[in-house]
Amino acid sequence: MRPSVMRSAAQLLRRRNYSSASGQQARKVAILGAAGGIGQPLSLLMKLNPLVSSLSLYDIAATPGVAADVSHINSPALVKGFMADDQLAEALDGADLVIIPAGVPRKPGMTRDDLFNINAGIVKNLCTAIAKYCPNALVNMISNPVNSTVPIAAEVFKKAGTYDEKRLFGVTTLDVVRARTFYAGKANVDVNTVDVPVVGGHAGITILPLFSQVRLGKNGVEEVLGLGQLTQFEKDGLEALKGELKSSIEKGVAFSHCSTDAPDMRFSSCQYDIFGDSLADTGNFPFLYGNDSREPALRTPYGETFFRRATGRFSDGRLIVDFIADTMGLPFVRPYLSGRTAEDFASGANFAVGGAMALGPDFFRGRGVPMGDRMHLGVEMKWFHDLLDLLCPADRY
Ligand SMILES: NC(=O)C1=CN([C@@H]2O[C@H](COP(=O)(O)OP(=O)(O)OC[C@H]3O[C@@H](n4cnc5c(N)ncnc54)[C@H](O)[C@@H]3O)[C@@H](O)[C@H]2O)C=CC1
Ligand SMILES: O=C([O-])CC(=O)C(=O)O
Repeated sequence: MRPSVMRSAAQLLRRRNYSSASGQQARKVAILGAAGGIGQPLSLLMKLNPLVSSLSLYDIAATPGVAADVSHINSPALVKGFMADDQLAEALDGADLVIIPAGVPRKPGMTRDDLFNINAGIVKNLCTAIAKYCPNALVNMISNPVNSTVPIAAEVFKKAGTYDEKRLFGVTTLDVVRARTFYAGKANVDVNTVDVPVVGGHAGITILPLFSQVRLGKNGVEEVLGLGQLTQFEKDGLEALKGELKSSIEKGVAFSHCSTDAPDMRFSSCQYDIFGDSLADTGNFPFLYGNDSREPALRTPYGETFFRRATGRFSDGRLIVDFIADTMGLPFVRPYLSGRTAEDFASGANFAVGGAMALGPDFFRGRGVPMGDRMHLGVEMKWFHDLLDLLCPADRY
């Protein structure tokens, strides 16, 4: 996977006749999702690429460490790490190439399409920022399902007036790499002498390697189809994939229109607030109780299946409130105790705290039940009123 993604990006830069000699044309590459399983090795390979003079590494978590490590490689590209929404503009500013491996990967048993609900919103937001801050950039989409995320990107760019079909790419090189390797293994020939065209998309039956075309030694889809040399098996495969590919494309197009044109349906510009206990706390707990290593929620395996670090959530991944946000196309709102300014709470706030009770300790003490000081809904409501004062002081009374 990694070399193929890298190769496709390098080819893109070369196709634009960029010079590879150091000290010549300055080229900025931004990687969105740079701290992930794909993002990290991709960042490393980009740092080694002599075509790149400036490398922006953006992620919602862990970018400073990744950027520091990558910057130590002794190659000319200048590396900078960016984290969180408010740094996205700077990360993208003036980028010539944006590569997007941001989002979630599938787990065993999942299809790429199962990632749609989460990754569609992520991709849409990132592409909206691309249209704004680097409208002329080449965009290389890795996030799955590629069959739908590329159409989402296309629609976002069309709406922004920046769409250019020659600048938007879904990364499917991996399918060609695999087809070449499998064919060479089966035919017992040197893999470097084999070229297998792959048509369709990048999921399930939409990936169609045309083994009958191997001897052509070309990857041009139009040329291959135009030659009419497909086997019956391949023709059947081609017919079978069309429906699925069409519906994946339509799903992406529909999502992008729904979430950008009808905010009342997708809630894309509303604020929401969360109250509760450990079932809903997305990170207030560490602010109240410090990074006490005895607290399970503050160390892995808590958080490892999604955020790759403990966030204070009492879960190995996301909580129900995170899933609801995803389904409604909303961002994750920040824990109240992690923010200070009105901008921090542009999407709302989460007041929930692990271990919080509905009733305060006084209620129990008044009834003879011994009770130490505990977090409770009353405190969360006080925080909520403090936030109202911050957001709209004049409107409150
Ligand atoms: N097209 C292809 O050939 C391939 C596509 N993929 C896809 O690439 C994506 C990433 O895979 P992995 O790196 O293995 O996952 P990962 O979970 O290791 O990394 C994803 C990264 O994206 C970050 N992220 C999440 N939301 C973000 C946002 N709004 N802005 C910026 N960064 C954000 C996460 O913090 C994480 O660091 C998946 O959707 C996967 O299916 C993976 C391999 C091949
Ligand atoms: O399989 C996945 O989920 C990631 C991917 O797209 C691939 O490896 O082709």
